[in-house]
Amino acid sequence: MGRLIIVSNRVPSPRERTQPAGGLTVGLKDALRGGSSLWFGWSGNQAETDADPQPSFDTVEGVTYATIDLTARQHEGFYQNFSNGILWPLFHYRVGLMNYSRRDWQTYLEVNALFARCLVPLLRPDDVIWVHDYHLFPLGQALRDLGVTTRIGFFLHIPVPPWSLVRSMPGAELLLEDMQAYDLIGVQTDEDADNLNQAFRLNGLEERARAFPIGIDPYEFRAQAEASVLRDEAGRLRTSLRGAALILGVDRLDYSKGLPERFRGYEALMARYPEHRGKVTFLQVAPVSRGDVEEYRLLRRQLDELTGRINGAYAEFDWTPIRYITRPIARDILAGFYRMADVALITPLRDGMNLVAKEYVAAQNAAAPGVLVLSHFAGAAPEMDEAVLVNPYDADEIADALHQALTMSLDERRQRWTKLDEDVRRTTAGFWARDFLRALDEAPPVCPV
Ligand SMILES: O=P(O)(O)OC[C@H]1O[C@H](O[C@H]2O[C@H](CO)[C@@H](O)[C@H](O)[C@H]2O)[C@H](O)[C@@H](O)[C@@H]1O
Ligand SMILES: O=c1ccn([C@@H]2O[C@H](COP(=O)(O)OP(=O)(O)O)[C@@H](O)[C@H]2O)c(=O)[nH]1
Repeated sequence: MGRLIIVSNRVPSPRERTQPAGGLTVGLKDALRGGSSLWFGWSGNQAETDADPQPSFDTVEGVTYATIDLTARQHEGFYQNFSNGILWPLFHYRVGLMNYSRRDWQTYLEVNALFARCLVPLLRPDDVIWVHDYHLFPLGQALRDLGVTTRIGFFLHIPVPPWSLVRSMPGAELLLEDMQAYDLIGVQTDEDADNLNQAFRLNGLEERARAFPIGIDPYEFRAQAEASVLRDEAGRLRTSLRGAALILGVDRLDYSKGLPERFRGYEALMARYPEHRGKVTFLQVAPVSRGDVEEYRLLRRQLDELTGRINGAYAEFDWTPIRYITRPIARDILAGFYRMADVALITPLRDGMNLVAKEYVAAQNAAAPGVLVLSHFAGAAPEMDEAVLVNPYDADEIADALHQALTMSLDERRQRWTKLDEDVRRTTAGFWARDFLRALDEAPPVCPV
């Protein structure tokens, strides 16, 4: 049995406790536990010259992490501009935010070719390669161009809109053609698979997409949550609440997460259900993400302003309606906060999956679980219909859902949570990885031996 080679732009630093927040590394790390594998990607560091970088290696618990540096120019064109300024908004249905430039497209292709050149010398003939996410659409083809004939799978962590929208990006059909180098393409939901297969069909290409919804390691997360509620941080949060119910939001500070709309929903709760004033606290953890991209800086300013406005309007001298934190909190501490929260408020406008929704369920106390309020447009929603599902664009609907959650009987909370928890425990990260890799093994190979 060959090794599993994971390739993604973002690679977690294997030894640090507080990672840059993000579900891709969390899901994959949970999935990789116990196997022997190589994880290849960007180091997060800057290279000084354009010469091909030498990978750095670190092996922890059977996983070897091999990372390369990128120059400031490569990082800007490939990651900031093309991946996060063009592909990210487009695939989150926000074509108006797409900021296309041919130069960035060239840098994107250049860095994909660089990844391929640096990876090939590390490969063995029986390895299975699994490429992740939109930063690396053309990598499979770049590897094939260098003679790689082994199986290569691809998983897209973000949503896929209909072709009529994707095609607004110049060169979209070239990306689709490159994706034919993959033996199998995984996406998060059936809707994503339908949209991608439709795009292939309309371009005369083979349909290769199937849904494999990503999960977490719920057993480990529950154990962390149980341990974490006994820690100092959870104690401090509990004391500071002084008996108020806790509504919790946890998201990277990203316009796809629907944060301004969520804040307005909470504002509508304050306005329309005054009985909750002084009796609830909304804690939003929103670590700054992709801060070099203009759209993200604008969002941060907007949220600063909204928080100020809502707190200004409703705060009392001894109570603050919203607590808003833009620093990351370590995941094992967050686990305890999830367990303490009466309501998780997760309202993305579009999201590939949203692992926070699954983590919240896994962290609950079975005797008195909290309520998950979840957007219809999270990839997690089709699997989680026992959540209170909302349209994130409607502030009044969010307010009604929050009121429903805050006043829900213990019986109903238990009923809803039991079903949600069964699903989270069934569709784990390990299950997701095994399921995808089995399907990859069975898929008709692009390069038959
Ligand atoms: O690497 P960054 O630019 O800092 O961004 C963090 C990650 O964000 C995205 O995560 C996605 O994957 C999650 C797991 O499948 C999914 O739950 C979530 O809905 C997605 O948005 C991005 O796709 C990753 O590549 C980034 O590393
Ligand atoms: O301060 C934070 C905020 C988030 N997260 C973690 O980052 C991941 C976010 O994943 P999700 O799929 O919800 O969204 P993404 O950021 O990948 O779009 C989850 O595991 C969170 O627990 C974290 O560890 N610290």
